[in-house]
Amino acid sequence: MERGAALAIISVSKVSKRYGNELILKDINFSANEGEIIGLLGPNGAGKTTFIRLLNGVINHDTGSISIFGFNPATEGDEIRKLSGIVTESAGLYHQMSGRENLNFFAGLYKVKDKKAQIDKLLNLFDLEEHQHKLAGAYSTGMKKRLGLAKALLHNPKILFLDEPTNGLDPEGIRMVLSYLKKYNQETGTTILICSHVLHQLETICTSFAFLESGSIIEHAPLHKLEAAYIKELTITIESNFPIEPTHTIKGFQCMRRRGSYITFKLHNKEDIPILLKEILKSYPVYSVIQENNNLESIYFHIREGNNG
Ligand SMILES: Nc1ncnc2c1ncn2[C@@H]1O[C@H](COP(=O)(O)OP(=O)(O)OP(=O)(O)O)[C@@H](O)[C@H]1O
Repeated sequence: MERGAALAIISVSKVSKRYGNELILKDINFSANEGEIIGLLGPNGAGKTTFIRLLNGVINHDTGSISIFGFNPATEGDEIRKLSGIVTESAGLYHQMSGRENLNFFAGLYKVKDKKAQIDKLLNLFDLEEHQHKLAGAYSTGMKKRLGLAKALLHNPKILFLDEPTNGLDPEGIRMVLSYLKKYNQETGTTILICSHVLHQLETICTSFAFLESGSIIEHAPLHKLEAAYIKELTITIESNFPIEPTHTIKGFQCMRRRGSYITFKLHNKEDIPILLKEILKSYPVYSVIQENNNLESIYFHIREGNNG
């Protein structure tokens, strides 16, 4: 966990939280720098939502310290909420108001300048113009999610806390929301902490990943560092008519599996890939190459296995 403290805008030190007798978060250390998009990963019940609620000052921690832009969420939650946006499962919308009325109401609460222009922009961005006068209670899950995001962005927050922001969205909705979040982050430098179970969605937008397991953060690093630390062998599948059968080798690389023209090899590291390809390409074309075990999901399971013994 070598993460710089100099620009940290979220700084969490030895934080614990109990519900009754149950210790939900244990001695959490965590930091986030300005402009980062951090994926917070962990199985059901690991404590992700609890962690986000602590950071946002919705509930208080029992021990340790938390600083968000220098504010303590336990005592200065209002200051933090002025600077942050949060999207949770429920999104906190008023179902008896229309989409537009919801945004109008919260924009008033957050004292948003130039309310109308901001609301128009967000309704347009999240493709809700057509539905703006319908009651939010009659929105589909995906529309509620998008309205919740628009609400969270009304006051141009410096930090966004997102708990499963793509739940209930269709593939197009997921792509739209993730690409908008990335764009918003690049344009504004907003720090984003995002919980999700759908690891492949996070892979493309996060700058680092924190793994929460049974109330502890067991790893936090950028993807390339996680790859270097946890992926000790590469599995690649090549599409080619190259004649080789399982257990046979080429240049010392063993063929593990062959399914039609898809041939799978185990390699030691990335540098082996061009060596293998060069050898095959001497006599046969290669139509595709897929590296199978370097994705976030594989890394996630390596980390969990390591932690569970
Ligand atoms: N208000 C509460 N009172 C008592 N226990 C709670 C409360 N909120 C959460 N918990 C417990 O805290 C633990 C962590 O819950 P939390 O919702 O933070 O996990 P999570 O990682 O977000 O899970 P999921 O992925 O299922 O949303 C669970 O055991 C849960 O039952």
